Amino acid sequence: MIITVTLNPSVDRTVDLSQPLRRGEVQRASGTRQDPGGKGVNISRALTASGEQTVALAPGDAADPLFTGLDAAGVRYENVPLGAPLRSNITITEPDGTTTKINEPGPPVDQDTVERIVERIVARGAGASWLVCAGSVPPGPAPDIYAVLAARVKGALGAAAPLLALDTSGQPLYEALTPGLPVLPDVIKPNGFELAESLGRTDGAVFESDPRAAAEAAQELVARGVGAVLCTLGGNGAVLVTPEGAWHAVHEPVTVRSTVGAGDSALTGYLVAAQRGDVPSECLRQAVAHGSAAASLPGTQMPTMAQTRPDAVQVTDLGLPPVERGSTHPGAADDAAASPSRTDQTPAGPDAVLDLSDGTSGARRAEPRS
Ligand SMILES: O=P(O)(O)OC[C@@]1(O)O[C@H](CO)[C@@H](O)[C@@H]1O
Repeated sequence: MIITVTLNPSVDRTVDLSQPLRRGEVQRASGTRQDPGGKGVNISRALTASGEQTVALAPGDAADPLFTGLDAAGVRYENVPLGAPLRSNITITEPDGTTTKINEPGPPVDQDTVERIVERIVARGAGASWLVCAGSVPPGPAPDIYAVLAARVKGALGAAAPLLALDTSGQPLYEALTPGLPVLPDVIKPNGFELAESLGRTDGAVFESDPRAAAEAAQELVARGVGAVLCTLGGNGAVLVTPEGAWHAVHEPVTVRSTVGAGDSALTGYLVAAQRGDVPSECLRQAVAHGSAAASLPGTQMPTMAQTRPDAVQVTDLGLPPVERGSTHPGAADDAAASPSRTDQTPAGPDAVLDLSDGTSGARRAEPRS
């Protein structure tokens, strides 16, 4: 069983244009589709499509189109009523494959709602293999919400706590990777830009085109205590870095219909393979197979296992020396100074309070793909 948490879920509307987008003009769409969205929601959809047990936890009212969409797809979820409609995120696709995505900030999520989500994680967590926290932070929670949430779950469940997968960006990702935290993720899934951001660097474009540079940077996070870094690199495949080694994988070319949700699908592939006990390089193979399969489907559609082609993925050992997980002395690798907006705070412990006083929304930065 894999629990996903999406604090800022969405209804994803995809609008297809048969002509290039002309700003400032009225254009007619050649097609539209609507999918339940938000990163954790997508992961639960992809897990369900692959026959895996999952429950998606998210704020939102039962009648919201997000949940009627999940009902229709047979995806198990638990919603915590919000009293406000969820956001709609818009994707515009052009004939040459250009994708433009506009994400709303989402409705505010208050402390009580987050507390109720934590209660549900704790109630189900002992029987789960993974807890996946994914997506941006809506208005309300402080940017260290994922660090706090992880500490709370670990504090409540101890050794029975599920492994933690984190897929977020900007300040919430940065805060969750602070050296010295009692709980660091067992896997994170940044893209090249987010990997750079998480280290307080600005050279993400280099990582997107240079898998080895991305892997070397990811080793810094493993040395800090992160279990594995699965970094997706768009058309350049993905790298996986663990304490044991680093691998790069690429898929045979596919016709790309929509990259929205491809990263979520990639993390799903990794989790499914990790859960069945695959070695890291095979987990990476399944991740890239899942990501590419999603990219070849329209809208935010998630592939079934049968639609993935692990045989079309070439995996290469990058030959980097092993790194000891958590070998960096807490604080020694703290790039805090490099993050101008980083909040100064003590690491979140098991009794950490869900501080919602900072209304910062951890909106994902402008990104070429998700
Ligand atoms: O605004 P966030 O939370 O960063 O991302 C939300 C989102 O872009 O991510 C998914 C694709 O990964 C979409 O279903 C959804 O619209």
